[in-house]
Amino acid sequence: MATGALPRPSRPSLGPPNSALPALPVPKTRKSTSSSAALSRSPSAPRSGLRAPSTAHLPPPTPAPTSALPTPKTPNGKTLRKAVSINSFPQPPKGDSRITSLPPSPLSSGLSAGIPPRKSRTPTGTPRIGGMSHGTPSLLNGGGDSKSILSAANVRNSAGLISVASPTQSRSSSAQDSYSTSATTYDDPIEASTSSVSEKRASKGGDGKGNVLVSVRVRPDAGSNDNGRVEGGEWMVDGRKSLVSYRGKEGGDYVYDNVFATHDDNSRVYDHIAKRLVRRVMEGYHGTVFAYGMTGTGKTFSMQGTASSPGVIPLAITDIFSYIRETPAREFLLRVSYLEIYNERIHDLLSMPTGNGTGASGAQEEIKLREDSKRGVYATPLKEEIVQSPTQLLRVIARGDQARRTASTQFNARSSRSHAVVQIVVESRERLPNTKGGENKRSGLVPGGVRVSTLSLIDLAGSEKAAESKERRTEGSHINKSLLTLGTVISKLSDAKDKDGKPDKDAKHLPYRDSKLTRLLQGALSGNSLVSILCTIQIGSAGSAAAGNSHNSETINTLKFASRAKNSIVSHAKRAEESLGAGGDGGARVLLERYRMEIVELRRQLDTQAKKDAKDASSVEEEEKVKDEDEERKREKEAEDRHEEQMLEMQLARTALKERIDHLNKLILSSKSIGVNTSGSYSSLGVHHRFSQVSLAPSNRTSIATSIGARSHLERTASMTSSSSTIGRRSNGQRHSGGAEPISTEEDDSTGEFGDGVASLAAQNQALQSDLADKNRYIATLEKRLLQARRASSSRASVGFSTPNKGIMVGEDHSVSAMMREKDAEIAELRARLEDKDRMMAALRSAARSRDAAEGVDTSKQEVREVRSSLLYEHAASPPPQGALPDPPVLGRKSKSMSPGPSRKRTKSVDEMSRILDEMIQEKVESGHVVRGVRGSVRLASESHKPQGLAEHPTDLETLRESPIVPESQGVSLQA
Ligand SMILES: Nc1ncnc2c1ncn2[C@@H]1O[C@H](COP(=O)(O)OP(=O)(O)OP(=O)(O)O)[C@@H](O)[C@H]1O
Repeated sequence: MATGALPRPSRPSLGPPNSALPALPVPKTRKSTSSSAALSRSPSAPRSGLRAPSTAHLPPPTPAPTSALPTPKTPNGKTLRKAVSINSFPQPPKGDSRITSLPPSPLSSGLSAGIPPRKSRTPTGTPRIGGMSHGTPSLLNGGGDSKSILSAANVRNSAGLISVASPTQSRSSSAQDSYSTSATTYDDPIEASTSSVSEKRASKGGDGKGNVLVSVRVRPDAGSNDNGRVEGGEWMVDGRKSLVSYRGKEGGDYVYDNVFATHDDNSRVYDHIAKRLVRRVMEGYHGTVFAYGMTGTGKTFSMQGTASSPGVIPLAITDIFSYIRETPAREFLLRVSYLEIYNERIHDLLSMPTGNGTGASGAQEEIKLREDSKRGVYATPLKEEIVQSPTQLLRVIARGDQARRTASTQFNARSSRSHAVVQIVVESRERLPNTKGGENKRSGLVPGGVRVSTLSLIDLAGSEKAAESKERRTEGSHINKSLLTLGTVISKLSDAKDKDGKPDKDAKHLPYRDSKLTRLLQGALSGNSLVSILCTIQIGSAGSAAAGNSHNSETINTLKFASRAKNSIVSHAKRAEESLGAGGDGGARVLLERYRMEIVELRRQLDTQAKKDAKDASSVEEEEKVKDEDEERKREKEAEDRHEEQMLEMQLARTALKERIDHLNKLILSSKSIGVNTSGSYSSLGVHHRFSQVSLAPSNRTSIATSIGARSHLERTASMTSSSSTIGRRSNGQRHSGGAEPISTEEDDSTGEFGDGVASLAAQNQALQSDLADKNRYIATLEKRLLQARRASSSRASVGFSTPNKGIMVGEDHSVSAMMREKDAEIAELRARLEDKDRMMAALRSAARSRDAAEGVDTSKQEVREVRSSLLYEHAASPPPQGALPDPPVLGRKSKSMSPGPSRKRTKSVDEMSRILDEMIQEKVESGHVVRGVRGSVRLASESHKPQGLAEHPTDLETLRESPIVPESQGVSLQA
């Protein structure tokens, strides 16, 4: 249900006030002016000047039933309805299960002790003049509220919910011990007045139907007595009887719901006019409290109070938070706005700079009043601040107070020149039980909606008869006009009721729109909210008779206003409905709902995020672990693969090299064997032997380091037997060479390359060349492979440095590199030997030609051919048995078999020839043309001269052969 009568905030300010803590409400400094001084009457002032109440208006001396009260008449002769007794107001809704009858809190005794107990407020026996009610009860008069909270706590306890103790607390942080009561219970002095009150309450329903609560407060300077009776001349105030009597002209008795005498303090006033209403607001009703009265009569004092005596506003704030604290079953959100109506313009006191707000409104956006079906009439745009503590709320209001326009007037040094409206919006909803894990909150499922209620606390500007300054007069005219409109609306309200007493809402004649104030109060005046009106008056001498008459007239007008309000305004306020989601009152304005939804959403997001994070963390951890393991495995596997591959390559390379070396060794060995086993008339063994003596004596590989001639034979033989020695054809070569080679080479050697004459030599030469080419190709292939292997290993080595196995890799690569280098060296050496062989072969060829030229004997050639043929035949056809190694005398043996005579001669000549050759080689070595290797090999002095050397060497030998200075013996020996 919308309040309708009060301004609504535009946009809430979510943060607490940032400004420095303003001072708490302080009483206005009332400087004595001549006029006010005239108004102030010394307590010791004689009362003789006061007129006695008119007996015509005095109540009968004996109490009488209310119904029997005479119908009072107004000063103008109109009949006033009787004011209903406070005791006739209804009880709170019976439907509220929390209401039980419980003993009052002991704390309430403190309050009771401070407040004189009211034995009876029965207005019987006193004729009433004003404020006579038709007796409609009101929630605000109902008792039992003090018990409801206790009972509510009791119910919560029985429901197993959290029990909140009721702390003793000050009702205001600024109370300074001047006022103290229980926040949980309060002793309603009214409630305890008469039994008839309870009876009437019990008969009423649970809504807020009833009259407004109208109270009158008399400013203290009117004088007082101990029993609450104030007598100031024509005036008599009896607080106990809620009676104000005027015995002057147009006098009469005015009875209200509450009449506060001068000695009644703010706390008492609050307790009686607002405390219950505030509680109702917290329960979901809209409530309005406003102070009405002539300037300087104590409206602001009553609403704001002082530091030592807080007024309605701070005490209400204290009770609001007390209620929240003691109601754990619900959750609340409070927002506050503060506006003023000054010269018929609305200003936001929370958006204005502090200090006297005059002239500060220029920068402010104009605030207008709008109306809708749900919210009623509201001001917009208006700043709202969400508050979370009494102190914060008090600061906000104090800030607004500082911005409020005040000025010194004839009757008030700090007169409020505007109507000020504090509006506290209370949002509440049922708090969810602490379900396990808070599923409900997270799912957004809530048992009920948000209830929005509004408490409006209004300090009206004081009516003023006259003003000296133009500005004051302008203000006064606006003030007076709005107050007049208010009075008019209230007056007409009673005429605009339907048969049930409800205000006729369609009554277009109600002049709400005639002033901002009535427009703003439309909802409250039309009965949508609980209303409590405090009318302040000041009675007594006002100095001059004219001033006094004027003052009395104002006071009577105030009393009449109060009476009209009491009779006209009928509240049918209902508890605000709980709205769900964006529906209901305010829709999106319901911050509690919005915040709750936001919280639910954020919590959901948080949960999702947390779960995701946890999942991510675990999965990441898991993934990392798995990844690490995988990578580790992969690395290991790669390293292993690399290692295996490397090992394989190395093995292959090793095998290839070994095979090649074996092959070469075998070949060489074969050559040696040939040299050793060669027999026959012509053999290079002698030469070989001598060469071996010269060049290979220190070598442990004598089989390799055979004589040049033997080598030549070896190569030739190898080329003959395994025409091309490549790895691919190795099997054949091996087959032939495995044990048979020595014999065949031997045979070959024994046969001699020159055995078959020139044609054979050419063929063998070709074969040797071919074999040499094969070998070169093979070596090139090996070199290529080695190069590839080296590159691969070097690249892996570089990779291996970054891997955990880099040590292994590096070690392997080093070993491979070392091996490669070794193999390279061996290959180079082998190549050198091959070259040596070539050279020796060429030398032998040259020597043979020399011999042929020297001897010119065909028989020799024939022998040589025979030997060669025999050698070739044996080599190709029948390898000798294993172990049948030829020995040096083979040649001799073969020579023997052929021809002992020439054989010896040939042997001798061969020896000589060998010797000559040795000498020649030695000469070459000494001359630097030939270099002797460490293993006995002989090569040309410079590698760069190798091609030349190869060409030159035969030439040298040829030169030797053809040299004219060659002695006969040499020629003979060569021939031999
Ligand atoms: N009940 C009271 N007890 C003590 N002092 C009071 C009481 N009521 C009012 N006063 C004093 O009277 C002076 C005027 O009071 P206040 O300003 O509250 O009057 P007002 O009705 O608000 O006037 P205006 O309409 O001009 O603002 C203040 O100094 C205030 O302290």
